Amino acid sequence: MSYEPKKIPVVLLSGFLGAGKTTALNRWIQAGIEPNSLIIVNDFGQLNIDAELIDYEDEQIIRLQNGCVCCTLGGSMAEKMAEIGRLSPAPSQVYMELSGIADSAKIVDMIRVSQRFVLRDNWCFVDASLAAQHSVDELVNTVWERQIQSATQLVINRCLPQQPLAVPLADLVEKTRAPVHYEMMPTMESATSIRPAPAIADASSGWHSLSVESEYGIQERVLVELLQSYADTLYRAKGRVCLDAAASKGYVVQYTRGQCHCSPTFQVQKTQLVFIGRSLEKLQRLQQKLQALCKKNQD
Ligand SMILES: Nc1nc2c(ncn2[C@@H]2O[C@H](COP(=O)(O)OP(=O)(O)OP(=O)(O)O)[C@@H](O)[C@H]2O)c(=O)[nH]1
Repeated sequence: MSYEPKKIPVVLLSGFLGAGKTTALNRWIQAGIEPNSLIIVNDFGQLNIDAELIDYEDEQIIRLQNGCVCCTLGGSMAEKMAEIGRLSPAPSQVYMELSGIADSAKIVDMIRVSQRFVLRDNWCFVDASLAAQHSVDELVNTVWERQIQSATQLVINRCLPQQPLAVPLADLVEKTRAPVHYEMMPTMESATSIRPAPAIADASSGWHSLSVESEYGIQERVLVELLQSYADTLYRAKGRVCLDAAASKGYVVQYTRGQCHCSPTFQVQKTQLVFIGRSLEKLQRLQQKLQALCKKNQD
């Protein structure tokens, strides 16, 4: 009689850039997840900032870098899944946070046909405040829609009281068979800086991601101003900025389309920033400016 190992349940966290995947995962971890769970974090770019921002025991997190777009499927993601399938003892559960521009529908399909894994849920997070912008941006819209359509649990956050959802999102919600969970925007949002995000220029080009690493940092106000000045190409920026290495003092920065949040931290040894946008040329200029500012603070 052949022995068939029990399938490993997989919980996916999907949704567009900055939609709230890492925040939710951290909340679940704090509330308590199954012992012997394995966490896979598939971030975009050369630095895996998300893995750094997840509060879980190190040896149980697998970091996949360059997790941009769908390279995740052919390359490192499929290989990692095969490796995880051979682990003994097998993890009790796998939590997989996908990159914000991953085609989650393809990953759902991959798990559904797998002999070793079973999809427990695909939680898709949606920032309602950006729905109108995402739906008119051709490059974003295809990814964003497919992410929502493949959800088995849909979380719509940053909803405004007494304000209906943007029509394209309301249409997707009407068609979904997934349970929908709404989370209101807190009345006093403590963003460091909020500006209406201009339309993304250079709509013809694809996604590009660049990063900056330095022993030195940049003052919060200067960084926020600089990121806001690239709002016509920048979708997302995040990372940690070191202001005082000896005291591990600095701040975490989170930028999503016009909104920038900075919060102090005491666990930062060096500056690591990653950003994703549309125009490679503009992103390279941003990268050079950031590097120059870090260098200036070193002198
Ligand atoms: N108001 C509000 N803000 C949120 C919510 N979820 C996340 N945020 C904020 O949105 C920003 C991005 O959140 P993340 O959890 O890092 O988003 P993400 O989907 O993991 O981002 P990527 O991995 O870069 O795609 C942070 O500043 C969070 O504090 C939410 O439910 N409500």
